[in-house]
Amino acid sequence: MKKLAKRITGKEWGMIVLAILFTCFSVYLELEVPTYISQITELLGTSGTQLGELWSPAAKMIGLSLLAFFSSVMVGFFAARVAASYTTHLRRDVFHRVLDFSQTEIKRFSIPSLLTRTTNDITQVQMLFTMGLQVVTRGPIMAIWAIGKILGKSEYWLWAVVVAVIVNVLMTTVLMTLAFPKQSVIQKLTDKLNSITRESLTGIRVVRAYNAEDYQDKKFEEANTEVTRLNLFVTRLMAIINPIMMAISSGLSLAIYWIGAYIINDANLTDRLPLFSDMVVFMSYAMQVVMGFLLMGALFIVLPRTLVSAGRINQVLDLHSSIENPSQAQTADPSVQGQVEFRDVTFRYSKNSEAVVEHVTFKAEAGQTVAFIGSTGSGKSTLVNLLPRFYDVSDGEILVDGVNVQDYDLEDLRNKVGYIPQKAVLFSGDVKGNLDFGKSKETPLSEAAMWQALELAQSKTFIEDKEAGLASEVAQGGTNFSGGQRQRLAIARALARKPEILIFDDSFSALDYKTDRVLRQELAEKTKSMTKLIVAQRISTIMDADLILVLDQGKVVGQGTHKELLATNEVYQEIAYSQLSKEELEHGK
Ligand SMILES: Nc1ncnc2c1ncn2[C@@H]1O[C@H](COP(=O)(O)OP(=O)(O)OP(=O)(O)O)[C@@H](O)[C@H]1O
Repeated sequence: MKKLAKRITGKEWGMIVLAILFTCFSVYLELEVPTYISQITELLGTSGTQLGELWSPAAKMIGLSLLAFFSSVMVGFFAARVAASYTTHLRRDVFHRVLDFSQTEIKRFSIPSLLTRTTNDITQVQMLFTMGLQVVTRGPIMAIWAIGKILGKSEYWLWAVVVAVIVNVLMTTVLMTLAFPKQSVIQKLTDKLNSITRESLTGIRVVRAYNAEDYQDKKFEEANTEVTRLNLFVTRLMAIINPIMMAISSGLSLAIYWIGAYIINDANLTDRLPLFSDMVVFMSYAMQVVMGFLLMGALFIVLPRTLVSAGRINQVLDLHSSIENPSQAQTADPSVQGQVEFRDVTFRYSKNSEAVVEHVTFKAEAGQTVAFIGSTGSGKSTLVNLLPRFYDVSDGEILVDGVNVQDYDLEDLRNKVGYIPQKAVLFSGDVKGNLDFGKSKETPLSEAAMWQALELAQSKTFIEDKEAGLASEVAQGGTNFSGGQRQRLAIARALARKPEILIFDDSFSALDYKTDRVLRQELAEKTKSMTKLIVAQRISTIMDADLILVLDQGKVVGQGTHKELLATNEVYQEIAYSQLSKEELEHGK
């Protein structure tokens, strides 16, 4: 919580102070009311009192109560403002931090957990703020002030209050101790629940096609039952707070009246009325003391879960991306654009795991095409993902235009690259927004540039056919487009940036053979200056590449042109002959 408190802005501190001042004011007013109760009681007990004499204390009492009500409204107003404002920037900070994370950090938390941390956990902090300022600050202020008022009154009455407070504190401590460990388990299980829901919804078609509803249901049910069980446990614990508090305050009233009855009984006749009045006032103050502790107890309903949430939010905020911007970024010689060199690159996903890319060395001059082929899991995607620094190499170095990628400012490096992932990702909005996506040296894109990119990516016709053209809607994940259309739009998005280097991570496999061929021809003609790194499954896609690297279990087992590899490399021959006939391979396709 301390770390989160440091994020409170000056303006928010101002509002917190105002909320506390209004709380003090309202407590002061409420504690003044019993004085008038006492006056009215004495007046009523005195024979010959006229009704008119009661008006003045009664009017003051009503006035004080109205002012106290107004102060409480102001406290609520400031509490809501602070809570909303604080959580808005906290959520923004968490979101920005998450966006900075590399794949390694995202994997460390998992996506569902990051979602829960950005939503549920922050809402929990917001609740503490609202409740804390409205209720919890009021509790101690009221308790301390009211204790001040009753000190010096009858010792027996005081003891009754002390016992009530001790029982109260003991009960809250026991409940807290029982509830706290369960809260962190509940948050973890909520992550799990989110993860199962997310998995089932994204894979809904597979779930249906395999009649796996019952299987997914069972997985969900197990997690759901566990969360429900723990939530019930905690809620039941919290539910007994109220009746116990009521029992404590009723018991205290009973004790005060009982003690009062003895005190008044033993007193002289003349002292009885003032004593009775004292008892009524003491009773009001004692109730305020108990109420003060009761309000503090309310904190303990929210606090355990909020502490767990705060810890989880801090874990995200404290973690810095393993892919960092260099303190002194370098820039490349502008005369070289698009040169890529891998020097003895080795990569492992975690320190102790096996290398998935081993000792890879190759060089692509500006405008050349380098292709990567190999069986599934041979490390092709991993290799190309190292260039835009989605991960950092474990050994060796990658140079772009003669500068190590780790020495570039990340934005500069990524401006040089047009990346088309294996699974095309489109964002909800419209086609325009997806093409003019992010920042690049071409931003903002003109419509003409967008159409040019679409034409090159063989997507012009299907966008033209849509009534809204560039303004056509794109659903979340691009689900209102076919797989091939999504892939072509993703290619158009990369081309529109006019990058120095294009990375196609198996982007051609979703295309039919004809589109694949036309697209490659167009790219060869119109993007001559761009260096292309192509991960592919089909030999036909990469036959014309200047350099082909054959990968097997992360190692380069062959390197050369199609002709050279076909003549000399066994692994390449195996892949090639499994796909095309000898004639097609020797004369190109
Ligand atoms: N995020 C990850 N964490 C840990 N291991 C991974 C991760 N991604 C991939 N791997 C492992 O790295 C190896 C290489 O995977 P990669 O995706 O690079 O292969 P690929 O040749 O591109 O395969 P495909 O052609 O099927 O896409 C595989 O053994 C895979 O299990």
